[in-house]
Amino acid sequence: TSYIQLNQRSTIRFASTKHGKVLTTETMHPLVKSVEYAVRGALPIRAEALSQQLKKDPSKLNFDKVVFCNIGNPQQLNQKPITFFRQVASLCENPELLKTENRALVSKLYPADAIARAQVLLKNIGSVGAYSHSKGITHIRENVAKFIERRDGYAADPENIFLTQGASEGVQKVIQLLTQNQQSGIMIPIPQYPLYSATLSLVDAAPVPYYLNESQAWGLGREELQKSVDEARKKGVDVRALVIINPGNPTGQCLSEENIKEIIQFCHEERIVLLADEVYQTNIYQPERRPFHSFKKVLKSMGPEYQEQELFSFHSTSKGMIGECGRRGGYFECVNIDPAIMEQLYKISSISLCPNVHGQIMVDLMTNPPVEGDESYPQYKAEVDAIFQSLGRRATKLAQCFNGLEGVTCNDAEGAMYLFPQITLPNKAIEAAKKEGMTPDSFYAMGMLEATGVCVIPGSGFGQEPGTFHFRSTFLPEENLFDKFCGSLEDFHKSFMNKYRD
Ligand SMILES: Cc1ncc(COP(=O)(O)O)c(CN[C@@H]2CONC2=O)c1O
Repeated sequence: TSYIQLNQRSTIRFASTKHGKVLTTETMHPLVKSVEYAVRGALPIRAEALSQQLKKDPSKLNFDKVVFCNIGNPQQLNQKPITFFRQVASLCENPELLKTENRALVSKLYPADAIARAQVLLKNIGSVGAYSHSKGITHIRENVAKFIERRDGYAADPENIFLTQGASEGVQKVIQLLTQNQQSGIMIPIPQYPLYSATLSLVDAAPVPYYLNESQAWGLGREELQKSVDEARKKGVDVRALVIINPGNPTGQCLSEENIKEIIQFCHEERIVLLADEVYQTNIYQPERRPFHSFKKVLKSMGPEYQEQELFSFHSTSKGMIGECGRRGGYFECVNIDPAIMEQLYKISSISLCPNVHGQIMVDLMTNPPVEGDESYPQYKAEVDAIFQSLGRRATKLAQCFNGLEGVTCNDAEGAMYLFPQITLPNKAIEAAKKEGMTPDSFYAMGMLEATGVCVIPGSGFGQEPGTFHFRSTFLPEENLFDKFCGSLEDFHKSFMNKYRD
């Protein structure tokens, strides 16, 4: 709850009765009570229950495993970690292995460049068990700055970089700072990744929706942004920031350099802070959408009048080809941010002392992996390329599967890890959903889970054009199981549509 304004004078009074719990859903913080986060909502909760049931009594279920397609969690679906990263991490975890007396034995198991990397890291970290600097270990922030400079071709200052517990923590800190009162408005895409709507509700700020255009491959035009900000400001909302997720989640679209320029111009003219969520920057499968254009790079390439534009850029170790979600590694870079705000960011970062050191080590490895000529480079490159190509094949295959279903249309995933198909449901299904007190897409998704064990998230959890229904699925199930996975979805869809045919 540290992200909720605890200084808010609460009108809540703990129940004065002598019996029963003091803390109840009636006496708890109302903003916590009302917040929703669909990626781990009703569907995954039911999926977990089915997963437990499978262990105890599989006979009663129509499937032999639950496939968690609700969350971009590659290693949960058996994606292998990058060998070099785990070699370095394990050496940092157990410095005894680096002692000279163990060198002969350890060198049989670990390549010299992994040993050398662990030594450098530990020289700059001390122990992975110690608190670090609240912004993150300076050496690692320096390496992140070098990564950004190599990627963009423009200088980056390690002092403008905060390492975080995944990108989530960075997003929450920045949105908390941006929110002054209930009129503070933050523009978010619809459909959006619900970290944003959930964080806004926890800080009692105003979400200002702008719609991505499904018929234009989830494109975003300036006119939509202008319409959104004008409508909000007319209602008295103090619109102060714009969230862009690029590549998109749940929609997978990748912005062109031209489009990014247009968005920066919009923010500059409307005096809006830019939050660029770029956690999927290496997950770009469509060649015409590569290379990745960061908002930092495009901003720096624009004229002097734009060089005061305020920008926060977010990155994470949870995505890409590494999928080290559980380590909670991430960072954000602050561009043109008021130095007094930088101090405030440092202050709230110090409240939680520091991001976990293993997550910081993973950020160092993600942003500075083995390079050509390093002993581990051939294996590193082979592992990353294999994962990248497999993700691309699975994205295409699942989109083809969805587009082959009656009443379903699905844009290709240009990037990221998800597909967001639109489903046209028969009225009988919509009626049946209403009887169950469920949204139609939740009713469909729950039917899919109960029939196939596949857990997806209804589109209502991300927001969608009124009157349309979607669901979001990852394309992460293992490639060797993919045909069976797609087949089970096709079978379920056919039976569902036949059952509820008007
Ligand atoms: C766009 C976006 N931003 C930030 C995050 C937060 O990531 P970390 O905190 O792990 O760095 C996610 C995670 N993706 C969620 C988690 O898995 N599926 C999702 O939609 C994300 O998709």
